[in-house]
Amino acid sequence: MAGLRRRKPPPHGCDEHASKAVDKTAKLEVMYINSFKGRGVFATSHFQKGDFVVEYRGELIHPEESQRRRRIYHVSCAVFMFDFYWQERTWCVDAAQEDSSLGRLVNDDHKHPNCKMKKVMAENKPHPCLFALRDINPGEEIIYDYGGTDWPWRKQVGEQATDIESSEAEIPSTSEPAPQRSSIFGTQHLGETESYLLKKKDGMMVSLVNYTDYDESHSPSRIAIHDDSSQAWSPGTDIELKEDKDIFPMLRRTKSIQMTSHIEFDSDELFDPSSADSGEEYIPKTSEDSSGLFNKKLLWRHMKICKFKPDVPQKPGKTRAQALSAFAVPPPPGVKIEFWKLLNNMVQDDVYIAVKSDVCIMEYAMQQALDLLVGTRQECGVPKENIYLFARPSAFTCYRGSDCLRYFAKACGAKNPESLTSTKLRKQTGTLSQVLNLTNTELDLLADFLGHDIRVHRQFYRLPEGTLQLAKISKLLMALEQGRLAEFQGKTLDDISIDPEENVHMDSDNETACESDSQEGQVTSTQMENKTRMRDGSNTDEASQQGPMTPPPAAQPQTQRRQKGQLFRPYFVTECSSMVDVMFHGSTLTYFRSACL
Ligand SMILES: C[S@@+](CC[C@H](N)C(=O)[O-])C[C@H]1O[C@@H](n2cnc3c(N)ncnc32)[C@H](O)[C@@H]1O
Repeated sequence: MAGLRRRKPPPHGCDEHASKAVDKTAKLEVMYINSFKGRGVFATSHFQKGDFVVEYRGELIHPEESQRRRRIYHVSCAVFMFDFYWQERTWCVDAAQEDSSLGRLVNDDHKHPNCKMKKVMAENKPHPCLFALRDINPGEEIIYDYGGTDWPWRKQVGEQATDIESSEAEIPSTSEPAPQRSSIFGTQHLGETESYLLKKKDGMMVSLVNYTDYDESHSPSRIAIHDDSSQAWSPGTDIELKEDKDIFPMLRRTKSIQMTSHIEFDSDELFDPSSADSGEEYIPKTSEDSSGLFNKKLLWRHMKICKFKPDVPQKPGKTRAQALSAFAVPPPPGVKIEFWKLLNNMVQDDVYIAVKSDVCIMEYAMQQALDLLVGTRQECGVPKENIYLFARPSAFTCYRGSDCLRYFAKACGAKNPESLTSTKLRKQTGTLSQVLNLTNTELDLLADFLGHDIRVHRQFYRLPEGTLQLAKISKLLMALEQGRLAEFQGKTLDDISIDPEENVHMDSDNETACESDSQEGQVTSTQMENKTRMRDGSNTDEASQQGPMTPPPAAQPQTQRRQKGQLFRPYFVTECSSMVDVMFHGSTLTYFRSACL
């Protein structure tokens, strides 16, 4: 009969899937594509043109509720809201909630979609479902046209995805060209024709979109929604998004997505998007809220009036009050109350912070010593112009730590006072610190304390890394030789510690491997000589004759032997390690090199 339209029966299987709220998991799978697109849905089996593919499942909500949610949703959630016309009203399927449904994860492609959204009625409710526009092969991504013209990724894909995709492992995707980006959300209509007609409603602007990472020229600032009169239907309550441990971090990296894990619906202080430009309507609960909801321009405008902005000038007297309260507690042990009070009145600068956090440097005895130092300056001939506390007499300079060390090295009657220098002290401390397996932070602190940068510390004052490894291997070999290898079972080299105080129990059989301290000295110098000669090239022939496997001279026959059971201590000393280092890193390498040339 003319004029009568017959409703087509729903395609096979789709009403069943819709009413049971299940997906064709046997024919579809979700895969992560890249940080730009996030996840996508892929066919694992063949779909014929016209086949039902997947339902866009979620919570069906009426327009008012949809509008309310859009106001409070972050854009990352808002993109999961699917608006459509039905019975002359605009409805929305809100799929913001992370569940296992597949429809919500189907991506947009307005140029070469392989699916189309259609409405299927099941149990008297409309269900947006995707149908194949053509045959779809296994491995192809399911894509459909979201509608609208202004989706951000459609433009961004040209600018950014190329980089991302070239740098990331791709999973199979469609051969379709990338869409262009724009920023307005189109509303899709499910009419009686079963097709979604795409329609943009002018002037129905809405919530702010924060594409924080976009530059402003690309930032979409609004999302179009409808303000049709409402018809109550399953209004939403709080939605708790399930954290998908694997996927969410990836999505957070996606420029267009910033996931929020909890969405509140009950806030009375909602931002009215229709008058967004003033920046005054939305009052965030905290300053952090502010930064999450505005694009750059609006955020800047808003921050001018935001009462939570962090740089609110401090009220006069606040600092003073803080200072007083900081010292309201009794002084630490050994600190006089007078001094503690004095600290209260100090200007709160860096000196104050240093003194306060290290009050022990100002103990009473020390204070007395400083008084003495200052009180006797004139008597000692320190010019008035000398600004230093540890001032030198008749000079404008101060005493340096190294000078003091040198002076006292001589004064104390040390055998080799010239060896007691600040540089060597640093080196020794640095070396021992390495042997002690200090953490990096502790090493930093130590370097700081020794007055140099950690890089300088590592480069000049610490034992070369190889030496420590060598010491560990030596320890291991010694244990092997002594039948104690079981002690190291399951350990890595890192697990083996080298203790400078370690006593190594030597059997007489093993003594040949060790020498007395004096012997070590001889060997070291011999080695050094060899090394120098070889560097000079004066003894290259000899070196090459020895061959690569020739043991270094350190293994020459021993003249002095330790008594059985005598303790060899210290097992690991700087000299010994330098010697080992010279042997293995210097001579052996030279042997190898000269043998190869
Ligand atoms: C409904 S979700 C689709 C599932 C999404 N890919 C995910 O992993 O959650 C829509 C979001 O997917 C991304 N998206 C969809 N189509 C895209 C496309 N063609 N290019 C880049 N991103 C796209 C956008 O970030 C968009 O906000």
